[in-house]
Amino acid sequence: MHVVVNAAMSVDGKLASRRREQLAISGPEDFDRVDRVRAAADGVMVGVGTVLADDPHLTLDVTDRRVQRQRHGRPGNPARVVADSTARTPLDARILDDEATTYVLVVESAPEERRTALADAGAEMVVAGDDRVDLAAAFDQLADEGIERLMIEGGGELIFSAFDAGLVDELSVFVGSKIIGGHDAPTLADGEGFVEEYPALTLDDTERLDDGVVLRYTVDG
Ligand SMILES: NC(=O)c1ccc[n+]([C@@H]2O[C@H](COP(=O)([O-])OP(=O)(O)OC[C@H]3O[C@@H](n4cnc5c(N)ncnc54)[C@H](O)[C@@H]3O)[C@@H](O)[C@H]2O)c1
Ligand SMILES: Nc1nc(=O)c(N)c(NC[C@H](O)[C@H](O)[C@H](O)COP(=O)(O)O)[nH]1
Repeated sequence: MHVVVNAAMSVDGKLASRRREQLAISGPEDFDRVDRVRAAADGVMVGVGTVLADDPHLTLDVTDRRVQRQRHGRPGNPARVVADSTARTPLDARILDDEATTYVLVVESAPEERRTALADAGAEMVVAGDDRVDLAAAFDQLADEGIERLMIEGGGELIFSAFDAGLVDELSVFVGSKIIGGHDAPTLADGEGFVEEYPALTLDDTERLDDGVVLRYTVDG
């Protein structure tokens, strides 16, 4: 499985304000680019923190001929994937609508009634891990379902975890020209943080878009 992390951050590395409300950092050009990254993916993934904060659709305008071309004939939307250890995804979440297949990744100990309710709401349940979703094991199961190229949109906890598990192949990040600040605001990589060994990146490309710049990296090793 090829994993691409894509996000938008302020100059000081924040994904949103400390209020964790949905905050448009990307401009129209970058949102178009994000749709192209999504269109090229078989799955688009977020953590449940993002579902709770943003209630994202994680879908594309599949009637758009450009999107259809970028889907290379693959029908409909990419699958949606949520890392959600204890099945906290709200049953009225937009990612549970019928626009695309949605995989909810939970742990063994997730409450059975919540798992059942999500399955009844149309989610495909994937069980991997004990206290936290075992991303490597979950990704193997997703690969068995035909997901060969996975886009991770965030948030900071999930992005750190994917790097920590050595699962990220590419990173593209839009840096918007604003300062958000706040030690409680989510950043591009949250979680425990690296203290001795740090994932090394190779800068492949930079591109001016909207009021900022897109940085594209290959993850080394
Ligand atoms: N600017 C952007 O590009 C962008 C993109 C996505 C989200 N966001 C913002 O990020 C914030 C949400 O980020 P966040 O870090 O709070 O939450 P998140 O979306 O990273 O979800 C984290 C949660 O996912 C669950 N999870 C299950 N298995 C996990 C694993 N192996 N590793 C990590 N998490 C796992 C846990 O419950 C964890 O609390 C929101 O404010 C949202 O608006 C911004
Ligand atoms: N690329 C990007 N730029 C931003 O400025 C921003 N705030 C997000 N945030 C990502 C998060 O997942 C959003 O909630 C979805 O991008 C919502 O978009 P959809 O409803 O899926 O169309 N992503």
